[in-house]
Amino acid sequence: MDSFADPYTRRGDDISIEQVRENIASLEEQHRKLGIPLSGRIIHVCHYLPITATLLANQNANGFGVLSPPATPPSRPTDVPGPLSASPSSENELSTTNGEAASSIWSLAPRHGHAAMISGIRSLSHSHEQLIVGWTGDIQSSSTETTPSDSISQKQREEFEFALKDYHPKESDPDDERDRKTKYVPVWLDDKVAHGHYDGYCKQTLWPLFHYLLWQDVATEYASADSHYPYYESTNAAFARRIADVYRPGDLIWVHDYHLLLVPRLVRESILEAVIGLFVHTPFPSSEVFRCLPRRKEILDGMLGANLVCFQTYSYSRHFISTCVRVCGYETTTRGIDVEGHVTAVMHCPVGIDAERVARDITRPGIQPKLEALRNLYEGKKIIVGRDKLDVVKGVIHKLRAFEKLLQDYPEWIGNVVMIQVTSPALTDSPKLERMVSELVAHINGEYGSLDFIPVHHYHQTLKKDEFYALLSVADLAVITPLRDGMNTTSMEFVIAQNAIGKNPSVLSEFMGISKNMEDALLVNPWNLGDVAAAINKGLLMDPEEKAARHEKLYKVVTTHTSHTWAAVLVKMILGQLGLQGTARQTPYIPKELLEGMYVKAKKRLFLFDYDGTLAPIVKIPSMATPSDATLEALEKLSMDPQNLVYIISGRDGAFLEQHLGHLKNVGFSAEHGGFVRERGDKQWTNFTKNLDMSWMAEVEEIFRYYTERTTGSHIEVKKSSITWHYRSADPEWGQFQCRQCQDLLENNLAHKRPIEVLVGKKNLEVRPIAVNKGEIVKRILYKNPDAEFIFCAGDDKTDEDMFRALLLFPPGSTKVTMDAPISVTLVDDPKAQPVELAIKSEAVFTTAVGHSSKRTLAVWHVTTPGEVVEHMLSLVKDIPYTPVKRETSSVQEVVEQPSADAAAAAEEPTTVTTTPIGKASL
Ligand SMILES: O=P(O)(O)OC[C@H]1O[C@H](O[C@H]2O[C@H](CO)[C@@H](O)[C@H](O)[C@H]2O)[C@H](O)[C@@H](O)[C@@H]1O
Repeated sequence: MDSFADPYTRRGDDISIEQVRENIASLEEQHRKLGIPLSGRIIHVCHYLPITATLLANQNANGFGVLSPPATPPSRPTDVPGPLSASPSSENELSTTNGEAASSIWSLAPRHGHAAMISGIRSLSHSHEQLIVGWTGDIQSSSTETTPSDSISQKQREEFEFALKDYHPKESDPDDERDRKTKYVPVWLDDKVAHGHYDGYCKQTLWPLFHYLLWQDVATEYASADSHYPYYESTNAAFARRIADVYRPGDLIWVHDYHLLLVPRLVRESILEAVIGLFVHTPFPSSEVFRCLPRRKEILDGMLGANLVCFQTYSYSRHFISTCVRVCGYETTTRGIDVEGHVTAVMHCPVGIDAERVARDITRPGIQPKLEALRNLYEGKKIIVGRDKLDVVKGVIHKLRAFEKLLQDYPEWIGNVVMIQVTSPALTDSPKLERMVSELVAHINGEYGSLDFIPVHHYHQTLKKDEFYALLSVADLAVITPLRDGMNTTSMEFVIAQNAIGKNPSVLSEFMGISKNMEDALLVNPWNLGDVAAAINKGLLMDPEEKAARHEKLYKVVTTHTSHTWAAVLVKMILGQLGLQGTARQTPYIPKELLEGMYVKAKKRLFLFDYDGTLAPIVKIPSMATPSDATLEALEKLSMDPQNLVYIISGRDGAFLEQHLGHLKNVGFSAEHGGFVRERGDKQWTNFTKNLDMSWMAEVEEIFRYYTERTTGSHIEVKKSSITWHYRSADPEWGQFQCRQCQDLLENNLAHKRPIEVLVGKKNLEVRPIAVNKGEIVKRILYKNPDAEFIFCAGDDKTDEDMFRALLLFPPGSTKVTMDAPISVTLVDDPKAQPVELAIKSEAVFTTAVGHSSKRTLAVWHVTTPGEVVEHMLSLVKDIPYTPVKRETSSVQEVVEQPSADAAAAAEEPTTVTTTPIGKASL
């Protein structure tokens, strides 16, 4: 799968931003030449707008604005840094008055946080028009309170949106036309929903899970991992609606992060052809952890609505793929994860920082005095710095313990090294964690400090940017050792901060996304305190040459893998998906009225149905895939009409078809992918394989046995002239791996010597004689019924594509179709048979794929499920009265199958299932 490739490297060389941008331009040109629409716009969907909003004045009773500037800056929740300045003189403020009807004044300011993502997004403005869709965040009022969202009138919302039109972030150049291309699209959320979504489901359920913390470890009073899901769902739905409001054909949509995992699917439901990428900024845990999530399937299906899901690292993408396979049973192909034919590519591309900007900021005049003050304060001592959110996953406790271990194992550092640890408040910080940190700091200082030496200096506060950069610059060593972190930008900022001066090293946790790119840092397992202490010691003692050599490599990584390259690579990746899959051709949903209109007009009609996955949903145990009452009703009613000819053309053997459908007297059958036919009203089967060399069956069975022995839960289904190896109940990854090995063996060692074809089915591998296939049966039926004026043919898997191919009747420009007599083994009985002219018109041929609209198929139409096939059929025959036919008990030996996956896992013996033909039927 593509996700194995490092998106930055091309033949091992680093790829520059200029090259990526050239690639984008040429891909866009190629797509446009192929007629793929591209609007030149990118819609970025982020949880928050990168802007905070303060409502400075509210409408009074008379409709006149009342301006009441804040006495103090508006308050802000601890997780959401507020405006740089909310005062009316702020350079970022934009007030709106609306003539005499002025009713509100909005002050807009940049929202802090997610700097890498936002700078990446903004960097795309040089070539694309950009829209950022995001929640407004809590609306600040002129007092210290926030304004409840439901008290903001429609008019005020409109005024806010009007104000957004002229908003330019402080950091962008207001004269720069490029930035004017960014539009901000607010999502308005009810307070309860917004906080249930973020503080609830995001922070209490998904965040811990994605960082390998199951919920009982986080908050004991927490009710259930599911309790805030409705808020998550409705917030995601509000985002999807807002995207649909602003969407134009040809837009590219990038959805960001774990707050919005349902959005891709919700958007896909309303905009079938949308091109959607999803970037997950957090880690993605192993399937063993993810499977604990009560809403696991909903979340995965939500993500899989995207054309491309991208993660920070290869391991996160690997975990995601394996979770989709294990939790949902989806299969992977070389193009991605296949959900009923919709393929989602999975890739990885790490976010970087805006290296140029950080380098610029670090030289700001305010920093030097702060740096010198720090240096003087700790003169003669080495300075270790750490700056983390006070969140369990950031590993502050572990870090402090490792520092204590340093002082124990290397006592020469006592009195000679200080650790400056800054913790900023996090939404999930608990008083318990804060207390633990304080106690540990007090313990270390008590144990190793003296009147003139305090080993740990802990500050629990949000640092100003200048202070932060001064701290990074003055440090002799950075220790950044989270237990899990999606990426971690502080480690990259440290490299830039150290470029001008010490080129000092950093000790980094191997559990952060960035560590794979920062192999020249001192990488540690934060749980191994002794190793962390040793790495700190090594870093503090490192000689200048080694420091410089390591720094040079790290500096190259940080300055080439920037937020700008990241954003450009994302655009390149999504463009690379265009034309590969459903983005180019979406199979439209079957038009009910046309179907019914054509049906009514036709004097003779053919119905050609596949069985598994078309008339019956796929189930775990093949013998349990029995037809529903609705399916039987539809088949019975359709086949009762003398104008209709109904066939079931299946890979199943005759015994199964007879057992479950044999009582339908007017239905014709073909079994084993065209190997056998039983015409309607007949009891006898015609065996098209009887003169064929079938000696390969034993060889194939032997190979299948070999794989069954190695694949617990798999089994063999031996039919009359075909043989199937099933692995649906096996471990999904191992099963698929073994299937590919087995397919390889069959195709490369047997298929060229034997008259066979190897078919990859739904969690199965089938082998049948090459001389028969479902398409040949369709041709035979058509040849025998040239006067048919309507054809409905439905199927769900690759073997059914042979039927659709056989029905591609109209070569371009032709209106009349002449059909030669089929010359295969399914030949009509008369070998001298002459060509026939068909009565059918192309618009009356309804080839219908069951599955996703973006599934690759030759069918003209699609429906999504077998239930929908049946519904459409029932609606064609709604006027026919129906009395269910009593099903006869069959004498067929019950097909014995493997039990469920777990039970199957216990089975040791490989299983071969042999079915026997029914009573008098001779196959
Ligand atoms: O041509 P079809 O009628 O679609 O039959 C194809 C194969 O279907 C059966 O296997 C598949 O369906 C099972 C029941 O849902 C499922 O458990 C299995 O994993 C699928 O591969 C059947 O057992 C095969 O003999 C057919 O060839």
